[in-house]
Amino acid sequence: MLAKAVPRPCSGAGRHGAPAARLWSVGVAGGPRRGGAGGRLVAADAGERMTGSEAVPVVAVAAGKQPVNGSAMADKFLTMCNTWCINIFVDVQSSKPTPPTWSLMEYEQQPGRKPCTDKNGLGIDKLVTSTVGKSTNVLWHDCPIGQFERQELLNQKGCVVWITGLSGSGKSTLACALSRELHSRGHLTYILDGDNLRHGLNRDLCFEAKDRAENIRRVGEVAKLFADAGLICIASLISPYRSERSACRKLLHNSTFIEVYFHTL
Ligand SMILES: Nc1ncnc2c1ncn2[C@@H]1O[C@H](COP(=O)(O)OS(=O)(=O)O)[C@@H](OP(=O)(O)O)[C@H]1O
Ligand SMILES: Nc1ncnc2c1ncn2[C@@H]1O[C@H](COP(=O)(O)OP(=O)(O)O)[C@@H](O)[C@H]1O
Repeated sequence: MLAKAVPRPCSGAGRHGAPAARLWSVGVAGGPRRGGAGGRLVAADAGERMTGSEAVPVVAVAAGKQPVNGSAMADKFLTMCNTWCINIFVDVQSSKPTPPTWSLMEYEQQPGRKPCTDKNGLGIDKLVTSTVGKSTNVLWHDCPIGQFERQELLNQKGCVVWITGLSGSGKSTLACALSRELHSRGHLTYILDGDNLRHGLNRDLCFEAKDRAENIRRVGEVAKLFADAGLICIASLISPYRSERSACRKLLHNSTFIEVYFHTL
């Protein structure tokens, strides 16, 4: 996965060329490059994420103590699903290579970020709902076999575990460890990995803010379908913007969206 350190060509100006110091100039608590690339910036983002009125399950994954432990994570996750506890913490090893600096580009735009617009000045929310809004024949079809019936069949509760964090922080590794462990305990899971989805469903998207927002929106919708199917859907995306993560959370029933923040130091 460290091949990712080589930036991929992508249209749009100014993503790969900015000096590291500029990347760190916005919203960074500790100054350029202190504590390794990425950690300080993520910490700033975490402050934003974990304050306010988001009384929702958040799993904070702190760095520094032991290797990713899918088994411990699965234990805690299943406990959380049963009791609706709010916070759990899993310590993971931080002795990883530094994440590539280009992965921090998106944070440049985070504080005071303007809403995404298309060339006609439409907000992205209007864009994505416009088809149904104008149509008179797009109707919702229900079926007597619903989420409840599927969950009974699978003997589990459909939900979304949303792993967010910098590129290279260990999201995919954790997603895989959790999936493997839940699978071994008889739970049906499915991983939506940002990298993989950009080979197919999201291959038309780039890394500008509006494309990232659309990427996250699509994955949120797909994750919702998997949860509705009764699966434990593990989404692993950088998903740097709080507003987009919140929008995804709102797609799910209360407490069936569990946010995992991968905090690397
Ligand atoms: N700026 C830029 N340029 C080139 N490549 C990039 C860039 N940002 C991300 N990546 C790579 O894309 C992978 C998937 O990113 P995501 O879809 O999770 O990003 S986002 O949620 O839309 O922000 C992401 O995967 P991970 O490293 O697993 O996070 C990277 O491999
Ligand atoms: N807990 C860990 N300890 C050591 N190395 C790790 C750990 N988690 C992930 N890695 C390694 O770090 C690299 C990036 O991990 P990855 O899961 O691909 O991150 P992401 O999905 O966030 O980009 C990989 O080479 C992976 O093997």
